[in-house]
Amino acid sequence: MRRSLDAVIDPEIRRPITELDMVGDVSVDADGAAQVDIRLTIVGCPAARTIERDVREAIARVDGVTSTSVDVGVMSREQRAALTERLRGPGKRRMPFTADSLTRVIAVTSGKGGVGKSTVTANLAVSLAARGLAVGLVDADVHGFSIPGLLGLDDPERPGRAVRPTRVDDMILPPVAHGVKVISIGMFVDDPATAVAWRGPMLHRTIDQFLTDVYFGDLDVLLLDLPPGTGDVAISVGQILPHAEVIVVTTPQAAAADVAERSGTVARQTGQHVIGVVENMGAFVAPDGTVVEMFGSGGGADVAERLSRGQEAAVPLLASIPLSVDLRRGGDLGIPVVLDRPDDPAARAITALTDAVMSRGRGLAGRPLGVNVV
Ligand SMILES: Nc1ncnc2c1ncn2[C@@H]1O[C@H](COP(=O)(O)OP(=O)(O)OP(=O)(O)O)[C@@H](O)[C@H]1O
Repeated sequence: MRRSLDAVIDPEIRRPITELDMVGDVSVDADGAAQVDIRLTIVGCPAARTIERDVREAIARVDGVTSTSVDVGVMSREQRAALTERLRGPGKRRMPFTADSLTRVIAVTSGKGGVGKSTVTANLAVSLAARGLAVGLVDADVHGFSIPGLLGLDDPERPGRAVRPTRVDDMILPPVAHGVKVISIGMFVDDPATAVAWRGPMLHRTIDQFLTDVYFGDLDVLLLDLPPGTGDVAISVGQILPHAEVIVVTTPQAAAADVAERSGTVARQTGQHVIGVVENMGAFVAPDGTVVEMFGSGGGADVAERLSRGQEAAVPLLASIPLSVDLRRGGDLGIPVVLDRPDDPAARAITALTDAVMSRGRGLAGRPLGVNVV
């Protein structure tokens, strides 16, 4: 009967509860009455109700069981410590996304604010997750932290504020939205204006903590939504994750090209590898067939061309995403357009971006090759 609980997954940690030592005594009497003891990580664990329901359903499916009683308790401090150690690996806390980890790290940057970087990142994340990849998303945009809203992670009890993540001792469990594990500065500050005033060292510590103390588990891809420009966060991310790949988002406007190019150049100076440019807010076709180039044209190709200069391999324009009411609306509703309206031209462009990102595989820049020279 215990084996039947292998199918019950902790919705936050995303592992079977049997692997997490959450299952205590399990018994069934001669009349088929089953009794299961469950130990949750913390009191008031938000996943409690889901776990209890899934346990009942799993036990009810076992042959011969006529009724189920579930006793829900909480782990002892020692049990919790053992769990966090097991999840993170033995030894002291460390940043798991090192150059030799199997996770692809992709930072999304832009020159100017408001070009749709967060919208592109959120849609790319859910699109990658929809392909079956394990995806994490770190919202490091201190000035905007719009990712929770874009993915529907608003706290129902605090309108306009992001949900708070569960903490198990010093381990933080990222909330999951549309299959993506998400962490954002917006989940930790009460007043959205607070973080904007943080100085460099504080921001550096926060990014470092996100990458070390947040339990993402094994990820295929970790996306980072950086603040626009070349400020402290971009430099900290460059120092902490010098092997990251970088996508530069820009608009078609020629005037935006200089600053967009600079953010790509700064990323490169820290050793990161610019894998391509995304042009957002491109021309759209009005209902009468007129093509409207609200922000001009050519900016994406221009930035790609500039970033290619002096490089061995050209930096490609990965996608051109048109202006789209559905894309904007999906962001406002917290349901990314790639899931809600996959046929929208902007959603199709993001699907093409997803293909391009996946087909590039992982760059070797900054990685140990594991080759021994004798
Ligand atoms: N292709 C698009 N069509 C229509 N609206 C868009 C498009 N891309 C983004 N937007 C809208 O533009 C606004 C800014 O987008 P977003 O917050 O993603 O930009 P950003 O570059 O991350 O900004 P910042 O870095 O300053 O926080 C949002 O209201 C978003 O819905």
